[in-house]
Amino acid sequence: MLVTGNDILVPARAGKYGVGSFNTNNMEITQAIIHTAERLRSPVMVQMSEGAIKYGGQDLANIVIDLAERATVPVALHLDHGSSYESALKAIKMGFTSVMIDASHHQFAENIQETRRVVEAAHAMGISVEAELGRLGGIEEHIVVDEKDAFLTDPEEAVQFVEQTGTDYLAIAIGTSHGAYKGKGRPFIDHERIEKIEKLLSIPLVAHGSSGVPAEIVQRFRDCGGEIGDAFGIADEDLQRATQHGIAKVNVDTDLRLAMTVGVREILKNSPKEFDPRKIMGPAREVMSKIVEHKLGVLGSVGKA
Ligand SMILES: O=C(COP(=O)(O)O)N(O)CCCCO
Ligand code: NA
Ligand SMILES: [Zn+2]
Repeated sequence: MLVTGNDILVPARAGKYGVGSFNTNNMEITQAIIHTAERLRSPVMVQMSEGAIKYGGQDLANIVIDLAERATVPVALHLDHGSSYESALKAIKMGFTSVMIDASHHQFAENIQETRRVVEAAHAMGISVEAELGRLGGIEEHIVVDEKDAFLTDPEEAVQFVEQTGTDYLAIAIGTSHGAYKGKGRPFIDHERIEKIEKLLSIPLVAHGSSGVPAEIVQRFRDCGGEIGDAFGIADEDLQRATQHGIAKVNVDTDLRLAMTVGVREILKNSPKEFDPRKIMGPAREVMSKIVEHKLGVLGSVGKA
């Protein structure tokens, strides 16, 4: 069933498990996410970035909404990294049941102002809101945040921010970053910081940049002609530990991008005569489903629906 973000994340925080929030850009990715969650009796969130909305529009949103409505587990449709009040409201009009307003690149006061506007409007329509305080490293789709500007979330500031905005859940910067290159080896996750924030805030916390970038997928990507450098993601045990300390929503995009591409590349490489779209996208859907299954296992959400 299609529900709001709060319907999924409040129980997750209380139950000390994480809920995967997976980015989608087409039907097969959406199916891999929702069908796997159903099979494993897991709540799940499907998210679309502004780039995905530009790419697939209401057509793609309707695929997600229809699968979510018919799903036998709770599913929310979430706007990822909404960059403005207008963008958040447009998403709600499209049928989204959770929206992020990412004003984390602004000064503290502006972030509060922008976030509060969205919270008031979204709450008036019964929609949940995610906001962000602190900056991840890596490339946030519309912002390049280089190392020196990336700063981790201050626990005391987070308390003020939540009190003054009313946001339902909060994305915190705790060492993760977007993309396939999260560190020179295992990225440093500031568990002390997470545990400080956990004690001060009772709302669900959000970890962005939570792809694991599994070595096996990276190797398969290279073996079928993909070019990728020294790719590292967040370690399963770091993610698992974070879900025991307040992290309830866990954003994953890169792993599904890599998985879909591996599926397609392997077919095109090994079956050069193949040009049936179902034979090309079907195996890619399988590779993605396995990635979703692994992630739900790490997050502890299996059987929670
Ligand atoms: O936090 C994430 C996902 O991060 P990751 O790149 O680790 O999958 N997102 O918000 C997805 C969009 C960012 C570009 O990938
Ligand atoms: Na988000
Ligand atoms: Zn993100």
